[in-house]
Amino acid sequence: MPALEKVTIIGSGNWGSAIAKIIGSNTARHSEQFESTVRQWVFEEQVDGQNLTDIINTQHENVKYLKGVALPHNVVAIPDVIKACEGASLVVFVVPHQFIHGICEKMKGHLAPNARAISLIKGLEITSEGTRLFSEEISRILDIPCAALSGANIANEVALEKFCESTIGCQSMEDGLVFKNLFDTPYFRIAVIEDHVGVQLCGALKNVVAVGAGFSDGLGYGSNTKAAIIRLGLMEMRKFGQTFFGDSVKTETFFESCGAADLITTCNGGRNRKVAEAFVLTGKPIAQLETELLNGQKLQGTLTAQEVNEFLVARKMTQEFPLFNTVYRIVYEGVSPEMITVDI
Ligand SMILES: NC(=O)C1=CN([C@@H]2O[C@H](COP(=O)(O)OP(=O)(O)OC[C@H]3O[C@@H](n4cnc5c(N)ncnc54)[C@H](O)[C@@H]3O)[C@@H](O)[C@H]2O)C=CC1
Ligand SMILES: O=C(CO)COP(=O)(O)O
Repeated sequence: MPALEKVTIIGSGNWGSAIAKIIGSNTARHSEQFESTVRQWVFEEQVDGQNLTDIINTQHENVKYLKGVALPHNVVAIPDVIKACEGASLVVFVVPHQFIHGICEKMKGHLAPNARAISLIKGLEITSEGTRLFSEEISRILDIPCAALSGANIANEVALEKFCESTIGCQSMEDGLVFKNLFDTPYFRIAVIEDHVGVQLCGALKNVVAVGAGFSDGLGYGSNTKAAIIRLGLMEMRKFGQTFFGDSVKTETFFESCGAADLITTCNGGRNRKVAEAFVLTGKPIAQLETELLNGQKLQGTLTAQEVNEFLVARKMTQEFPLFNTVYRIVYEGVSPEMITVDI
C-alpha cells in the first residue's frame, strides 16, 4: 500500500482557516489516502494576551480571522514553519502574496522527497522584468511541482458551507486528482483543468477589477455600471493572458469558477470592493482603511494594480489596458474616482 500523504497548510488567515476546515474533514474522511492530522503553519500573534496558536489548539477556532467557525480537532496550529512542514508530502500555500518568498526560503530542504504543492494565493509576481506565477515561484524555490486552486470562494461563505465551485489548475492530472480528493466536498465542488496559468491569472487580475467595482459602488453608481466594469475587466484579463502568456491560457478557463464567477463574487462581496468603496466615501488612504476595516486581513488588489502597472509601463502598454490603468491612477496618483467610467 502506498504511504499516506502528510498534509501541511501554510497560512491561517481568513481563507487559510476556511480551507483548514475542509482539509481537516477530508483527511479524516479519506483515511486510505491521507494521514488524518493536518499541520497548519500559523503566523504567531497575540490575541487578548494569548498566542493565536494556543487558542486554535485549545478552542479549535481561529478567533481572529474566522470567528465563530469550528475547526476540526485534527488541524494542529504550529508557529514554527520548519516544524509545520518537516516531511510533508502535500503542501497547501494560502498566504497573502506579499509574504510567500520569505516563507518558502525557510522551508527549503524540509519536505518529503515526493512533495507536491498547491497555491491558493491570488496574486502575481510582477516586476518590470516580467511576470511569474506563484506556482512557478514555489516550484523554483522548493524544487517541487505546484498546482493552483482558485474560484468564486469568499471565505466566510465557504466556511458556512454555502454551495460554491472552485477550479484546480494543474500540469499533472495525477496530482490534480489527489488535490481534488483533499478539497472536494458536496458544498465545495472542484473541477480539475490543465491550465494552471489561466487559473492563477484570473485569481490575481480579478482583484484589480474588484477595486474598480468598489469605486463604482462608492460613487453610488448602479448595477449596470458595475456590470460594465465587470465585462470590461474580463476582457482586459483575457487580453493580458493572451498578450503575455499566449496559448498557455485557455479561453474556456474564463468560464470556470476561477474566471467569470470569481470576478462576479469579488466585485459584489469581496474585501477589495469594500475597501475601494470606503476610499471613495471617506477619502482616507487605502492602507489606513485596510487596517481599520479588515482586522489584520490583507488586500491583494491594490498591490496587484501597482505591480501590473509597473509591468505595463516598462512595455509602454498602459493605454491598452485602460481599466487596470485607471484603477492604478485613482489609487496611487490622486486621479478622481469618477474617471472609472470616463477613461475605460
Ligand atoms: N479571504 C478570502 O475570501 C479569500 C482569499 N483568497 C486568497 O488567499 C490568500 C490568503 O488570504 P487569507 O487567508 O484571506 O489571508 P488574510 O487576508 O486573512 O491575511 C492575513 C494573514 O496574513 C498573515 N500575516 C500577517 N503578517 C504576516 C507576515 N509578516 N508574514 C506572514 N504572514 C503574515 C496573518 O497571520 C494572517 O494569517 C490571498 O492571496 C487571498 O487573495 C482566496 C480566496 C478567498
Ligand atoms: O478571492 C476572493 C473570493 O473568491 C476574495 O476576494 P477579496 O480578497 O476581495 O475578499
